[in-house]
Amino acid sequence: MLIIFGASGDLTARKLVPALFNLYKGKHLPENFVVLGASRSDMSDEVFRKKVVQESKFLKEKISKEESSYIEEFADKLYYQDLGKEYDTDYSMLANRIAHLNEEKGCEGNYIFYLSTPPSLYEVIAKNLCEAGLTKEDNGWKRIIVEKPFGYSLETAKELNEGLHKYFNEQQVYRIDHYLGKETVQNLLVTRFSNSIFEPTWNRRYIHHVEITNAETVGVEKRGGYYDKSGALRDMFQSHLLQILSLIVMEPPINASAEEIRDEKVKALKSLRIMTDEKVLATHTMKGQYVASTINGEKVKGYREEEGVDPESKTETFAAIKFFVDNWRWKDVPFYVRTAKYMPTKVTEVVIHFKSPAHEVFKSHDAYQKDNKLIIRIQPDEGILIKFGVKVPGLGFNVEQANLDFYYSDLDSAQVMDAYERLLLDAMQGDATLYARADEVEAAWRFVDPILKYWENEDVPTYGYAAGTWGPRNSDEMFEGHFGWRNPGKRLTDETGFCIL
Ligand SMILES: NC(=O)C1=CN([C@@H]2O[C@H](COP(=O)(O)OP(=O)(O)OC[C@H]3O[C@@H](n4cnc5c(N)ncnc54)[C@H](OP(=O)(O)O)[C@@H]3O)[C@@H](O)[C@H]2O)C=CC1
Ligand SMILES: O=C1O[C@H](COP(=O)(O)O)[C@@H](O)[C@H](O)[C@H]1O
Repeated sequence: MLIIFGASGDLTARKLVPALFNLYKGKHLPENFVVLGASRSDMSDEVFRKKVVQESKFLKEKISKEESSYIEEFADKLYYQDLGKEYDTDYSMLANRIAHLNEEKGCEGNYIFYLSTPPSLYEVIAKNLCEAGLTKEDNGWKRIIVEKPFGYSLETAKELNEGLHKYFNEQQVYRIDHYLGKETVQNLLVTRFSNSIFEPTWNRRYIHHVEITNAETVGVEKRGGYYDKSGALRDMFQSHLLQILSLIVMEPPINASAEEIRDEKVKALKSLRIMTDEKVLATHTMKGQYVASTINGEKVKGYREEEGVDPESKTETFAAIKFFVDNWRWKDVPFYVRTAKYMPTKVTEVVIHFKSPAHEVFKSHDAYQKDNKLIIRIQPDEGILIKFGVKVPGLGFNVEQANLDFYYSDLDSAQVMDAYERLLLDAMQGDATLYARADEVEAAWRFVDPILKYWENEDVPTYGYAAGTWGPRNSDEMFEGHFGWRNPGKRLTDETGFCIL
């Protein structure tokens, strides 16, 4: 049984219910599977079913008759229990409802508690579940999934871990990071560790620098209140981007088990050089905020005009960090990571920039373009692109870049599972590989904390950038040499299928 706390909220309707529906449609759920929503709102099972089905994407798209009957069947598996006025209440009513549903449906006592509430409630809910006897594993396994943000700083993340560990052991805690559920993020591990052509060059001898970009084409939308207290560094960098980074940086695990993979990720995160020197922080970090502009003829509000945002806010909607990894493999290789709202294109990608050949025999027209790049495109157009030099046809030996590209969409059987689908299924199967462990989250905060502290300083500039552009104009300045951020265009495909990026 999956018990969702905060079931009246946005995430349940927009992400969790559609993911469960797809798992149901794909026959991944057991026959007697039950979802029990729980929150303070007063709703009957029927009202809850209608609400989530309406708010989820099922009814917004054209649906076939067959699909419509699936939806009805699926909706019958959804139930709702209101908790009364507060989450800090006696959960015996909830326990009775669970027992009743178990009996009625012939379920075993395997429960996942999904906490989709504000994080301030996580410990309270865990405590009440324990007091109601719902965490005992005598009649089946019990797992708890917690949403991000996991903490607000290293200190609060530690407190949260300690709080949860009073009622659940670490093997029962699943900290969700939906980027780990993305197919191409998982493919990072496979690309690195199942191909012998990449590993020999995956180090300081051949790699010049690594760049990670996460760009969104939207602003903070309806989440201004939350975002203004968080900012891009907490919202995206500490979690999703450092998770991606750990997969790039980590050493090969001895096997593919959750613990071995996560041990290596923790080691990778612990090897990030923590920035404490103000001079380093000033040149290696940059924060920006979008200002009003016009995109495709439409006026777009600046961040400070967004609902829920302080009109004098200095919260960053653009964050760019340069840093180093202190270990044998990566010594002196700069890593550049940026994330931002309201950029020209939605794209998340990792770019491995290889060094120039030791001795240049052939000339290239464009110095910046000439070096090999491996681009791991996480979204959209998931795939792997290799840029390599070829001879310009004709006289002489001039070099230009060509693409060797693989796109998931080109696979006949390409069925990319949504991140929440994959992660929910993994939690049901007890596979925590794609969930963040307590020490991973703490190691990520340990790196981010000094940057956040430095950014609280009034003297640190927040650079404005027009919504719809690639961020503050001076953001290339943190790069060494003639490099700068790679600002990819859309995938342009001509009739022959040739791609120009
Ligand atoms: N929405 C999204 O896209 C994403 C959300 N998340 C995380 O998922 C979790 C849920 O997000 P989302 O569904 O958007 O959040 P909502 O604000 O929609 O809240 C979820 C539910 O929690 C209960 N709740 C809200 N505020 C309070 C409060 N102050 N005290 C007690 N209960 C409250 C409400 O239920 P009721 O009043 O009925 O009890 C509400 O329906 C959060 O931790 C969020 O950070 C993470 C990534 C993306
Ligand atoms: O966790 C979050 O992620 C989304 C971006 O997710 P994506 O899967 O669409 O790339 C981001 O918009 C949001 O601010 C953040 O909280």
